Amino acid sequence: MTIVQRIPQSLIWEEERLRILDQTLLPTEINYFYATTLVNVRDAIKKLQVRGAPAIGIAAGYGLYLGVNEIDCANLEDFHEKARQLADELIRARPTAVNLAWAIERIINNSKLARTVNEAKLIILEEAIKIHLEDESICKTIGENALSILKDGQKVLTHCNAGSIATSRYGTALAPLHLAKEKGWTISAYATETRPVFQGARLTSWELQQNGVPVTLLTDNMVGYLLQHHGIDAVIVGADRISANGDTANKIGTLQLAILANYYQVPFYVAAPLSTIDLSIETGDEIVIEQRDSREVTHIGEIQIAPTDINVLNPAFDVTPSNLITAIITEKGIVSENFKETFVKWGNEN
Ligand SMILES: CSC[C@@H](O)[C@@H](O)C(=O)COP(=O)(O)O
Repeated sequence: MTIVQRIPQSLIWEEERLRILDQTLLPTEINYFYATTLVNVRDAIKKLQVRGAPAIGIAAGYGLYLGVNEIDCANLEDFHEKARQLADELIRARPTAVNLAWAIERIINNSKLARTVNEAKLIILEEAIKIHLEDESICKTIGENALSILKDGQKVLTHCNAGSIATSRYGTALAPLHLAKEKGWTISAYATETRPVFQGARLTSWELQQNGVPVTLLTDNMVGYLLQHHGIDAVIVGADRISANGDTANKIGTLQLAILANYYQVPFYVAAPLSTIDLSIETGDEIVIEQRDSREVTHIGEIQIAPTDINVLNPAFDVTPSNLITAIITEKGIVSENFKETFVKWGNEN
């Protein structure tokens, strides 16, 4: 059985509604719900029911269609103005992952080619479906490229969940692990639990286990010990936004992994599609970091683990400077220096 059967898809477009796998309930419940409006999709993105940079871009595309489909006007200019407002509402749902804005802008730009409102609505849906379908082959290629620098029998550390359920399929950082399994290789994964909302414990360890990839779970503060004692061959993480110079925003805690990997001379790889590269910003200093509700830190589910009214810091992402990154693995290839030059070249080839 391949990955196609083993891991449920996180997003399924069914005619006029989006079926979403509720990632907040995993791994104990595999539960889908239907989003039939833009607000349903926006809220699902905010609540992390759908999460992971490529997946929120895909979901937002369908969300935009659900929103514009309700616009009742025949004038194309008025339609575009209203569509823009809806697009901005979706983009505001989560500010750090650029795939959201990237998908929305791509769809909006294409809709400008329409001659009628109905045609514009159709283009918006078609482009959303195209982005969804393209993502699967992009992720597969990222996985193949990543696998070309790994070997059978190696041990890989990952953080958060940059897997199949965070994308159309395969994932980015987890794609080589899934593909290694299909090839009959044994690459063992180590997954950090990823506080505060446990994407590693709840999602990555579950997703890899579903596909029969050997996986060991550890808490975030065990990474130093792991790298010191367990002969880890590589660290692979995903990304939410990569600036022109290669600085990479990813799930909070990625930076400390990169610093530790650097100290222990373990290669530190970022796996991401070109849609995660934001050439409009030069460095990671310009990346807006989403700050989330303090309850994610003070509570685990319904259980309060900290004093009432305690001051809390809850940035959802941090930025790893490119000098700590051994290479960035994309669908176009692998780059380890002169990031901007290569990103621009790849962008022009697309
Ligand atoms: C292929 S997913 C890449 C990133 O989006 C992932 O590593 C990550 O940081 C996800 O954060 P999340 O807050 O769970 O959406």
